[in-house]
Amino acid sequence: MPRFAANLSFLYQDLPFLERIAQAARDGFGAVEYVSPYEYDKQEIAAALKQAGIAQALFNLPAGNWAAGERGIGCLPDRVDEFRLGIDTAIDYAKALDCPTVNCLAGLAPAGSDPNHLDWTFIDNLAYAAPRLADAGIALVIEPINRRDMPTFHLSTTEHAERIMAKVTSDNLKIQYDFYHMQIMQGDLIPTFERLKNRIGHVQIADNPGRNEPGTGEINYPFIFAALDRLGYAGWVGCEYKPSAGTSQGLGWMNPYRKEN
Ligand SMILES: O=C(O)C(=O)[C@@H](O)CO
Ligand SMILES: [Mg+2]
Repeated sequence: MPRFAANLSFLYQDLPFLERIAQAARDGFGAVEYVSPYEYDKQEIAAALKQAGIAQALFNLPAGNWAAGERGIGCLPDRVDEFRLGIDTAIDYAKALDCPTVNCLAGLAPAGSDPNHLDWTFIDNLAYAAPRLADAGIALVIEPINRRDMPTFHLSTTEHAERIMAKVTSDNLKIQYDFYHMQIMQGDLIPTFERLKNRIGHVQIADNPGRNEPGTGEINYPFIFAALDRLGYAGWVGCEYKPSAGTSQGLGWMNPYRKEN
C-alpha cells in the first residue's frame, strides 16, 4: 500500500505552517514534506512532528531566494559557495527532523548561460553534497521539473538526470520522480519508473492538467499506486498538488489506501 506524505507547501494553505503538521496527521498522512524548513526553528518543527506523531519525509536543500523567484542554486556557477554552505544547514535540519531524504533543486538557467557550464556546476555540487549527506545518513535526490511550468529550469527529463547521475560518482544520488512533471514531459510513466526504479529515491503526485488531486485529470493513479506496490516501491508518495477545494475535503481519493481498509 502506498505511504502518503502531505506536501505542506501545497496543502492546508489556510492554516499556519506548523498547524498544517497536526492537520495532516489527523487526515491520515504518515509524513509531511515541504519546500523549505529553514525559515522556522528546527526544534519547533521537531516538536510539532512528535506531538502529531507524523514523520518528515523530505525537504529541499537551501534553494536561494524563493520569494524572489529563485528555484534552486545547484547549477548556478556564481552560487557555489552558498550551495556548499547550505549542505551543512540541510544536514543540521535533517538530523533534527529525522528527515531521510533531501532534494537538490537544479535552478533556473540564467539568460545566455552555457548549459554545459551549468551542467558541470551541478555535477560538481552534487559530487560535493552526496558523500557528505551519505555520511550523515541522508539520501540525496534530484527532480526533473516540467518546462511548461518552469521553462528555464535546468533539469526537466529523466534522460538528463541519468546523464548527471552517471557523472556523479556516488551511489547516494537518485531521482525524485514527480509523476505530474513526467506526464507533461515524457508520459510513459510506469515503464519509465520500472526501468529506473532502483535509481528513484522519492516520488510525488498530482494530476494533469491542473496539478490538482488524483482523479481530477488524465493520470490513472489507481493504476500507478498498484504498479508502485507491484514494483516494490517502499518510499513515501509526496502529495504535491493544489487542492481543488479544501485539502481535507478533497482527500476522498486516498480512502482506498487508508490502513483501516
Ligand atoms: O515543484 C516541484 O514539483 C517540487 O517538487 C519542487 O518545488 C521541490 O519542492
Ligand atoms: Mg515535485
